[in-house]
Amino acid sequence: MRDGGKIDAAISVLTDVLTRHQPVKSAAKDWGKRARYAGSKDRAWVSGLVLDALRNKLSLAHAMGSDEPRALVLGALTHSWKWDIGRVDEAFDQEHAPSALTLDERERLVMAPDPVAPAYVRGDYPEWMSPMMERAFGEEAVVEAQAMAVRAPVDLRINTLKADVEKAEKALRSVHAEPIPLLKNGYRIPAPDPSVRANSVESIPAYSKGWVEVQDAGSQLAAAGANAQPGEQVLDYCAGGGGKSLALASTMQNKGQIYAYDIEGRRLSAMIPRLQRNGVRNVQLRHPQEDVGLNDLEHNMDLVIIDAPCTGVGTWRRRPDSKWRVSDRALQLRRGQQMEILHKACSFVKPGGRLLYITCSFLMEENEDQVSAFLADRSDFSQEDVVASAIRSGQLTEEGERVLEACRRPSGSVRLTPRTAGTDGFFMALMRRES
Ligand SMILES: C[S@@+](CC[C@H](N)C(=O)[O-])C[C@H]1O[C@@H](n2cnc3c(N)ncnc32)[C@H](O)[C@@H]1O
Repeated sequence: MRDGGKIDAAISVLTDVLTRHQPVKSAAKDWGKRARYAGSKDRAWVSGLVLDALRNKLSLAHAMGSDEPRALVLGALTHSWKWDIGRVDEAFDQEHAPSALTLDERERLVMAPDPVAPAYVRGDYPEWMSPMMERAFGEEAVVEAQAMAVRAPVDLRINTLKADVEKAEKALRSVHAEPIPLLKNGYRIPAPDPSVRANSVESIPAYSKGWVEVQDAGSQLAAAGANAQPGEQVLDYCAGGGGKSLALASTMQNKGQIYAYDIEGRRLSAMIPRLQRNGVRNVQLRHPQEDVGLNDLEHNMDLVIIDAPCTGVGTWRRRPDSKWRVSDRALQLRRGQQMEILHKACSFVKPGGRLLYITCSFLMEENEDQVSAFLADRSDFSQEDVVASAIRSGQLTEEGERVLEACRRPSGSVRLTPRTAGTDGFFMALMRRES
């Protein structure tokens, strides 16, 4: 496809995302079914442009004087993709392209960003979240949010059950992966440019052989915070697709037992091929529909991990469409679930055992507030320094230790953000049950 047709397609996909509240993935898939002539490269190009328009939706709308999909796509081409007007004109002249640029569009495309636009516009976050952004980040709300409005790299974790750094490093050259400065077993493929065809990591042998797993560095650091030891009894209470279970199995060297539980059994089923590919032998799935339940684990676990359901605002770099769907209602619903889960899951921790609470959110309402409220109810638990625990795991580089220290919150928990750690937004708090 030529650029003009792809730009027209991006406007149509973005219209579906904004008017029908469809995720980009499904709107792009629907378009792909209609446009059988589009190849995989065209589809990546179109989705990439839509995602970039959504990352900066408010600042682009402000610059263009319109929040129509056409204006946002035009703004993304010039502001994010750095196209000059000549290139836009050339594309708009082609068959199947949108109608030619208006005089007003032409003028707006070359205007500098407005430095006195409201903070939520400069930071591209929903206006209703302004008080929470200010509470979390104070005067740094705009710069923190701006770092969440850029494309994310693809982070990889070397699965030490099957490969070491040297072996994986060679196998990852074809995807131009580089070490993540924070983690001894982390590799990173720079953020893909949607206008350039790149090999997907899933297509390389090292992935199908289970030498590497795709996992954001923040998620890897959260798993390190658990400092799970070989031989321990661990409950992954919100195991979902198994990202944390897989990481823990690797550090536990397949020794001991991980019980992976999730309220949605079908999510656990998706973990089975991943466990096989990774050569993991110490994870036992506990489906919620099965009679056995979790009763036998009561007061027996060395470690319980709660990777809690949350608003997912920490993943805005990867899923910018979700940024505009999150609502106060959803936040309150998640808060209720988090508190219920904390109270249920803590009963599995044995005296002297650990409870690790994780979210992929930077909101204090889902993080510090929840931990404080839980500790106020449960005097048999006390908070520990999760940075020290992560350092003891031996998985961090010196740079990783330094960054985690800098991200430590006053209570001993950690908040990671794209700006402070170069990861997705994550929160982790470690608690211990009295002996
Ligand atoms: C953030 S995701 C987990 C991601 C997963 N740990 C990983 O690393 O890939 C949160 C999970 O919590 C599960 N969940 C929600 N409510 C729950 C509950 N009451 N009890 C157990 N799991 C729950 C969801 O089904 C979802 O899979």
